[in-house]
Amino acid sequence: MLSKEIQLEVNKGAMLPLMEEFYTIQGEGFHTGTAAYFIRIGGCDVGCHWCDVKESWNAELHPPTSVDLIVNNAATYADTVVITGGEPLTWDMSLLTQELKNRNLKVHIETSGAYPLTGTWDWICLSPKKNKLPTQTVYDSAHELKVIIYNKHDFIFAEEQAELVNDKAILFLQPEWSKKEEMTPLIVDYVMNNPKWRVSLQTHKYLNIP
Ligand SMILES: C[S@@+](CC[C@H](N)C(=O)[O-])C[C@H]1O[C@@H](n2cnc3c(N)ncnc32)[C@H](O)[C@@H]1O
Ligand SMILES: Nc1nc2[nH]cc(C(=O)O)c2c(=O)[nH]1
Ligand code: SF4
Ligand SMILES: [Mg+2]
Repeated sequence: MLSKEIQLEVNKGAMLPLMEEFYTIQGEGFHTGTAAYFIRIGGCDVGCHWCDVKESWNAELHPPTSVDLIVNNAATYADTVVITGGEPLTWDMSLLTQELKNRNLKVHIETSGAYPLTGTWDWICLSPKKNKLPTQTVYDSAHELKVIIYNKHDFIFAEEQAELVNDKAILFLQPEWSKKEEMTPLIVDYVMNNPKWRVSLQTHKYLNIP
């Protein structure tokens, strides 16, 4: 249990349950291959059975950390910061993104969109999940839509989500990691037949980097 004082700071978004921070190469989606400082915020109740960071789900396991401290660390690395989790939109992202923008950093988010959008973002990657569908604010603001393909039905889900996202969003299909041998060839065929889509791979896993 958090003290009342800390709980109030978390509610304001002045403290966030920080799981890890690391400087790496964006492995997925539109910005693949570019250097970025990743900030992983704990807490997610979406429950994807194939989630590759289940350790992030329980926010209580990750210490409430002041936004000032998070921002000071980030500012010493690249000019782009990626906020991920867990589900970052569980929390109020306004203060964190404001302070990162004050340091002239580009601020990106990886989100399922399950909660309404907070914060100011240079790039929003929406990866929708069937268990808890995105909120309208995130469909309207996303710059890319990245649908994870675990089975054949996910191509139908991807098309449904493409109808709901704003029409400027760039569309990606990404194989679920444990199914990649089976699904990647299907994605390749699908993209050749439906060229509004692009392929996204978790390239950091092939590169053996975080
Ligand atoms: C761990 S999530 C955290 C951010 C947010 N909760 C979300 O789902 O977008 C980061 C990205 O990894 C993707 N991802 C998670 N597990 C994966 C897996 N096993 N294979 C492929 N992509 C995965 C998610 O869909 C999301 O795009
Ligand atoms: N290198 C690298 N790229 C990523 N793109 C999205 C990630 C995430 O977990 O949100 C991720 C990650 O964990 N590592
Ligand atoms: S929404 Fe993101 S963090 Fe949450 S379970 Fe799904 S992939 Fe994992
Ligand atoms: Mg990841």
